[in-house]
Amino acid sequence: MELDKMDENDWKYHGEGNKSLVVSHLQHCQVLRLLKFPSEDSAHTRQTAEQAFRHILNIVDYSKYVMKPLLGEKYVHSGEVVKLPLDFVRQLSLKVQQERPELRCDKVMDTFSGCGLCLPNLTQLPLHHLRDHRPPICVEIKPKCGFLPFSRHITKECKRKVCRFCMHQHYKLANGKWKRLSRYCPLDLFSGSKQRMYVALKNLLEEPQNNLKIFKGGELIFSCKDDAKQQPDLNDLVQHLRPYFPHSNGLYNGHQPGKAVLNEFIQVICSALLSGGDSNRSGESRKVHLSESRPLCEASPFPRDLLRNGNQGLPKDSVLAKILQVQMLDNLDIEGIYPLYKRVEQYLEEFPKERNRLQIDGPYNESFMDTVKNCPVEDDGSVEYAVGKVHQYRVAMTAKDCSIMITFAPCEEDEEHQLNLEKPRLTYSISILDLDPKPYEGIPHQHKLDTKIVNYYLRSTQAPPPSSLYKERQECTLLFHAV
Ligand SMILES: O=P(O)(O)O[C@@H]1[C@@H](OP(=O)(O)O)[C@H](OP(=O)(O)O)[C@H](O)[C@H](OP(=O)(O)O)[C@H]1OP(=O)(O)O
Ligand SMILES: Nc1ncnc2c1ncn2[C@@H]1O[C@H](COP(=O)(O)OP(=O)(O)OP(=O)(O)O)[C@@H](O)[C@H]1O
Repeated sequence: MELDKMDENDWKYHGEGNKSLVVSHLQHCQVLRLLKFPSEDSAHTRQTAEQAFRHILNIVDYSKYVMKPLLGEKYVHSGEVVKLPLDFVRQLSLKVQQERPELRCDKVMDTFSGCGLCLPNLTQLPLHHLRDHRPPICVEIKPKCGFLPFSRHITKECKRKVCRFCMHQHYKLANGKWKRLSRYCPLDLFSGSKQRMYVALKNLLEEPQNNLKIFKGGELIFSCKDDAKQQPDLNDLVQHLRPYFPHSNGLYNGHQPGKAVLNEFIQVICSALLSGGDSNRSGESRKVHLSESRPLCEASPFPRDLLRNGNQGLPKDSVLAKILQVQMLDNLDIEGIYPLYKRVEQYLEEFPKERNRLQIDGPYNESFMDTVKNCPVEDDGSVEYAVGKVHQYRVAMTAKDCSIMITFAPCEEDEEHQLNLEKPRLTYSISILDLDPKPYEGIPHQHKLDTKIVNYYLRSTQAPPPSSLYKERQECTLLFHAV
């Protein structure tokens, strides 16, 4: 990329999340990730160019020295920090504004620092794979937390039975983030059971929210609609996918042929998610089992009578196993972490200069990683133990909020990395993205949010019969429809 010749006309809007906006290059397989900040922030509270540069460098270092060693070299692309001409960034910001979904416009793109992150465009496959006229399909899944907490610090029994995602759905519906409950349950996706994974992926297709996006040739073709009342069009998706699964068009005796296409599509995603496991001498893939956490969420729609085989485990090197193992570094739960956070805070009040030595805000280097890996198991009352657990918790939080991108395209027989499917022959690549550090200061918010989610879930699912509920309902109305 020639930084002095940057032209906004070479780039187009690609997507965004809560913290960053992404543009993709029209010709090259590259994206630029630019930070966003709340639009109401006044000029003097914004980061200086130097702070913004440091911030993005921290993101790259965290990905490179912390998340990559934990998740695996092959899945993580850390990218590089780039200094962009301010004029280019301003023009780009104007250009993409009309493409942005309304629900993300509470934040504005950073047009002041001139710093960005350059990454490979993971919705595409490197050109040498493209010997076919059909462009690559990319499935982006934000799987969220795949286990039930097992910490002895948990005070609400329901947290041991119902997963955070399923509980959070009720809270999100109540405060208007989504219009319909998602039936997706992360524990089904992370189960390693093909049946349960199938159901999880089917439920994602029916209600994608911000957990599923599909791209074709780098263009978004399926996601939640900006108008959350509208459901995404599965028939439209089937039309896009049909050329990739030609033999399924004749299945089901011509009845519901779309169902056969979606069925095959889901199986391809499942195979990719389970791929990458190595083999032991008996030729069987080694599996990761979740011995400590109960493998089933009581709110999952998966039929209980089909659960005979229990938890089958994930192949050791699969992308799901890698993410789950990092998520499970959170073994104390926010209820166990919050008192340790307060211990650190108290210590820093007394010894503010220790903040650097304890690497509270980075740098995210090998020494930070050592603290994460070598944190003592037992609490000896020290600030070192508290910091180690807080670091581990933050790393786990990143893994609970990351996304998986599976990009596949039809291929010739001799190509590497083929999916182990009889038909069709697909070449694929899997990556993990959005591996930013979660701020230390966010812990009190996490603690409050946890309490709100659990309390709201208990109130909405264990409510007494309607006759005795009149007063409480009025309170709910006042709470969620403020005038
Ligand atoms: O707290 P959660 O579980 O709601 O996760 C937040 C996500 O909401 P979700 O539930 O996935 O819709 C949220 O996603 P959306 O903005 O809702 O798409 C962000 O990913 C947020 O991370 P950050 O603060 O931008 O670093 C996420 O916050 P963190 O908790 O990861 O900090
Ligand atoms: N390297 C990449 N290649 C292709 N698309 C990407 C890449 N990185 C990000 N994207 C797209 O941009 C979107 C926003 O990026 P990202 O998830 O990193 O934003 P974020 O603001 O950090 O998210 P969050 O809401 O989780 O904080 C992603 O959902 C994905 O569709």
